[in-house]
Amino acid sequence: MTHPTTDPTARLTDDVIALGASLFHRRLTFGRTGNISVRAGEKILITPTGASLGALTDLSVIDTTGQHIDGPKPSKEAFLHAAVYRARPDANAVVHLHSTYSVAISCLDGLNPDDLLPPLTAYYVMRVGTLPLLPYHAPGDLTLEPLAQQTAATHKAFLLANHGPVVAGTDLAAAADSIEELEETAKLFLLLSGHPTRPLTREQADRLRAGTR
Ligand SMILES: O=C(O)[C@@H](O)C(=O)COP(=O)(O)O
Ligand SMILES: [Zn+2]
Repeated sequence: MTHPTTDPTARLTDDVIALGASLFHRRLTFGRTGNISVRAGEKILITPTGASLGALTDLSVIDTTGQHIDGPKPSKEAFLHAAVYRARPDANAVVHLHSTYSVAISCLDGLNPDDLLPPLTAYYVMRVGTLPLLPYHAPGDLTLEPLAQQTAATHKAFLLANHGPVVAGTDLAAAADSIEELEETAKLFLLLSGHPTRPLTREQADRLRAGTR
């Protein structure tokens, strides 16, 4: 993508708008669901509350405590995004979606809440890793903040029960890659339900995580 401006904030805003449109038009989220943020120096740019990711025009500005600094009223999950940035100095982007298969997994009973999905493919292990479930809280419930921050310190992705995925990345493209991989793996998991399945072994997954193949 080419940018007519060299202003980093304007460039990041363009990137969030483009990513929101791409995710929305591929039905990875719908209606006015989901939110996207990106780190811009000391500040965070985040989608406004009540916005469709398919029709973003401008972004809100918050700080790393989640406080509103500038622009339209931020996403009600601003506190959650801020918690992830505090926990993960390497994270420069956070995406939350209501992608259908991931939401389905977030509603399933009987899965291991410390790691919901088996390592079905190498790409899932590399892009997502382990996937914990955070207990149900209503959207925007600030009491989720400490647990979200604690979980994000050791996991780039987690699932909000009966709600949807939250994924961090080193940049917007990495966060998008990971949340799309999570959605496809959730779909595979449900497609394979009832079929004898052979996920990667623990040794195979550990080698991928260690980068030794
Ligand atoms: O599920 C919700 O209500 C929020 O988590 C959400 O996805 C959209 O909320 P806003 O970002 O405040 O629009
Ligand atoms: Zn949501």
